[in-house]
Amino acid sequence: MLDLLTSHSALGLVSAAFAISLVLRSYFAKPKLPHSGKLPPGPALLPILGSALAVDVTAPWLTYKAWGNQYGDVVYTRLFGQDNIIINSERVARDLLDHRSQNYSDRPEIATNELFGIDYTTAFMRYGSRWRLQRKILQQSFRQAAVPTFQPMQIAKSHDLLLNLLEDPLNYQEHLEAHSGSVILSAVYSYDAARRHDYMIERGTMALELMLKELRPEVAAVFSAYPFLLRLPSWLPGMRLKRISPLAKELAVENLERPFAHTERSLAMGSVSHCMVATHLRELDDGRHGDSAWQKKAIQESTATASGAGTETTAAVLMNFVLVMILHPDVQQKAQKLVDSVVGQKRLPTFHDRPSLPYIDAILRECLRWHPVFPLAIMHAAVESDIYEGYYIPKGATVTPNVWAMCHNEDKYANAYEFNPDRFLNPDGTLTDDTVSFVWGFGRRICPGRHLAEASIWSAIVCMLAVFNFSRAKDETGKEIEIEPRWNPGLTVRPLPFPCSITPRNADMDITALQHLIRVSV
Ligand code: HEM
Repeated sequence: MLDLLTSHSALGLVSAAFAISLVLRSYFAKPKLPHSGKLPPGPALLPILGSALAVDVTAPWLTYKAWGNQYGDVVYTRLFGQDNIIINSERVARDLLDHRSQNYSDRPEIATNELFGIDYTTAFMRYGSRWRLQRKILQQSFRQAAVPTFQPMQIAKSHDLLLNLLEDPLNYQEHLEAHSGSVILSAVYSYDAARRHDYMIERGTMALELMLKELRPEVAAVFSAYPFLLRLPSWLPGMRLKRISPLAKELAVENLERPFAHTERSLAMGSVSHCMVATHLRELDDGRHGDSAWQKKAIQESTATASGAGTETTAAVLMNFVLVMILHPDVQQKAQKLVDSVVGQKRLPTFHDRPSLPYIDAILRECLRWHPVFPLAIMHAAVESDIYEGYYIPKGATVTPNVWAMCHNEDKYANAYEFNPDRFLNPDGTLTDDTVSFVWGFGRRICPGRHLAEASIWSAIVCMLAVFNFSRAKDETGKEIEIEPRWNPGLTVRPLPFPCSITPRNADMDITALQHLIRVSV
């Protein structure tokens, strides 16, 4: 970005002022160490940039893991003048983010969130009363005891997924997204999305794609460290973010207001099923809450966050699932055999079958671990300075749990880069106690949607295994097309689309037969 700015001679003055201010900011922002304190070890720091040049921006978790091997579980870096603590082990993450959560539940200020109109989002909000209220609303709706209410809906949406895959297998990615989007829109807003090409899902997906593509962590880091850059005119090279921000804002407002208005209308007409918004709006009507405008705003903001947070993430895990079923036909066949032995072929699986199918849960856990959707979770931040194992952690430092490193810890997961669901099974075939809980984050910020997400993924994969075979696509000569798996970089990570063949296991299965199977299964 800097070189783009400085390459234009007319901008010489701006560039010079910019460079001087960077140096001054970088110098004065250095943490002041207490007398006996020392920072955790870390890579050598350049002026201004800190360690930025050493980081692989397409997969920073790999750089951080390599630093972990060299410097230890706690690494100190400075990126554009911001103190950053990287945690490379589950032990340290639990010590700091779980056991000292009162100090590590903040988020860093991200200047670009306001620009994109997403500063209302619970996930990026600073630790304080506004976040606390939103978090309470989310917890109440999606705590473990509350999510079984959503199971019939989740099964119905998995059946829709089967119909979509049978009708149009080539667009499997779109159908997985539609599945994730429709579950969350139903759970949050009681909105029954069209099976395909739903307007609300498409607008939500567009907003998320724009955010994930444009607000990449390294871009957000530069603008957050130097927020005055956001005051530069949008026509300047390097200011693309400003040029697209009106569209991003429009989508953010739409996602906040449109589905919420749908539930309000349905409530008024008395035609609403169980959902997060309806539950909380009804409580509001009881008059039990003091400032109802503040409460209503919190409901609207937390529900819009849930709807955004729940779509891309579960779809990404399902993409991982389809990919590994193709790469590991042995796992697929074993799972199908087990499903057949428990469920038979005259109906589809339901949640009642779950306790009898531990291998499906083992596959689910391995999909979450093998390629975690949030390889760096979401950054936490330190409210106050702290001392940990003799190291000084400055107030305001961002704290990044390297979930990728925890998932690929060879001491815990032998041959960690291999996909192997058996690692989650005891010798007697029951599930181990390891639920890979760190993929959901830590402490007071742990993902509040985890129970809902797990159930959505479980029902989708067990239904897909019951009906379909996943295999390599063939070219026009009938030769199998090799897959070179690649994942998109960013805050969340998912496999890029790959050629794939999805065919019914039963050659007689057509839409009529599948619709019949669905009818007899509910
Ligand atoms: C496979 C699916 C999902 C994964 C892997 C996932 C993972 C995560 C992670 C790692 C975090 C950050 C935790 C931290 O800061 O320590 C998070 C936050 C969050 N997730 Fe999820 N999530 C998923 C699905 C969902 C769903 C379905 C919902 C909605 C019901 C949801 C709602 C949220 C919210 C609201 C936050 C912000 C919490 C806060 O900052 O207090 N997530 N999630």
